[in-house]
Amino acid sequence: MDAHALNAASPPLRLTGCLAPAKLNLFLHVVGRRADGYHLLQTAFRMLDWGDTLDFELRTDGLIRRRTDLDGVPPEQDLVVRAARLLQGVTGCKLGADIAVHKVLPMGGGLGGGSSDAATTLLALNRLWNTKLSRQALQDLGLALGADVPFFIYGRDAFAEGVGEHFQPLQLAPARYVVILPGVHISTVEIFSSKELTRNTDPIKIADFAASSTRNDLQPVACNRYPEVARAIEWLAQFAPARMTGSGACVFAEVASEDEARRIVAECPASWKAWQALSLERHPLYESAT
Ligand SMILES: C[C@@](CO)(OP(=O)(O)O)[C@H](O)COP(=O)(O)OP(=O)(O)OC[C@H]1O[C@@H](n2ccc(N)nc2=O)[C@H](O)[C@@H]1O
Ligand SMILES: Nc1ncnc2c1ncn2[C@@H]1O[C@H](COP(=O)(O)OP(=O)(O)O)[C@@H](O)[C@H]1O
Repeated sequence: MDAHALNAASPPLRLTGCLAPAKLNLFLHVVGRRADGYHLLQTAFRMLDWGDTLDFELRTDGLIRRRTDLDGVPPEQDLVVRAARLLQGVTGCKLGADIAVHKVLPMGGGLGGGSSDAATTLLALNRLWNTKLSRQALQDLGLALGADVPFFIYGRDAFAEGVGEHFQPLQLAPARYVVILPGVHISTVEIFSSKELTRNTDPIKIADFAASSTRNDLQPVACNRYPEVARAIEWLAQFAPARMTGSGACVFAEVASEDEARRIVAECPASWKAWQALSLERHPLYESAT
């Protein structure tokens, strides 16, 4: 082993089993629209202990290679590959990586899976390549990949504004959730570009969050276009207050115990999928940026 490898402070050669956690939007208000068409939001992001896992292995030839296939997403379009190239580009880093993505989160589910994969890639490679970008610099980079990416780099529950890139920390009690995927996938663009979407909800203050009556402004649009989402909300609402996350299609409810979660998951109609997950206080790669 050379001196470099013996130095405990030097970056590792590989990082395996890195979690790309799911997120829930506990509420989502559309409060306006920017000149470029992007929507101004207020949302509470909650991170879950459930998600995809990624493995990273250092390459010295500068190549970025995706080692796993992802249905319908060629490597050049994969947010993971794009994130790695972006980090290489801005830092001038000459190192590369082999990346394996073990997909668990449904695509187009409103759980932020692709964005979370990208955020985990930026955090993991920042460590593996020793590029030392700050958390804020990584968040800014991530925003170019998708509106949800900065949140995962921020790495803890947040009250978010702007297009979802301005954060204030949210102190939330630990909670358990049931998440249901009705048998549909929803395109974020379709929901945001719909005529019937309301875009003028009055802004709320973070201090009023707990006491305010909140909603997901994207939910009526999704329910109208995809009645299965409405059916899933209605079904889940028998057990606990239920709501859609992000632009759908997943819906969720907070439940009181693991037993209750198990019972709901077991009773879920066969044409849908159901999972349970706990809230996650910090992103496992939080320390990869400062
Ligand atoms: C709605 C949210 C809520 O957290 O989550 P998802 O349901 O997608 O998980 C996000 O704002 C989505 O984030 P993300 O999925 O990364 O979206 P992006 O790739 O950045 O944007 C896809 C498209 O949605 C529209 N878009 C997205 C975000 C935003 N604030 N306003 C928009 O109008 C734009 O047309 C954009 O081209
Ligand atoms: N690594 C990736 N994982 C998932 N989706 C990806 C990935 N790379 C690119 N995408 C694209 O991003 C889209 C949105 O996926 P995702 O972020 O999982 O859903 P959502 O934005 O609804 O939470 C997918 O339909 C897919 O075309």
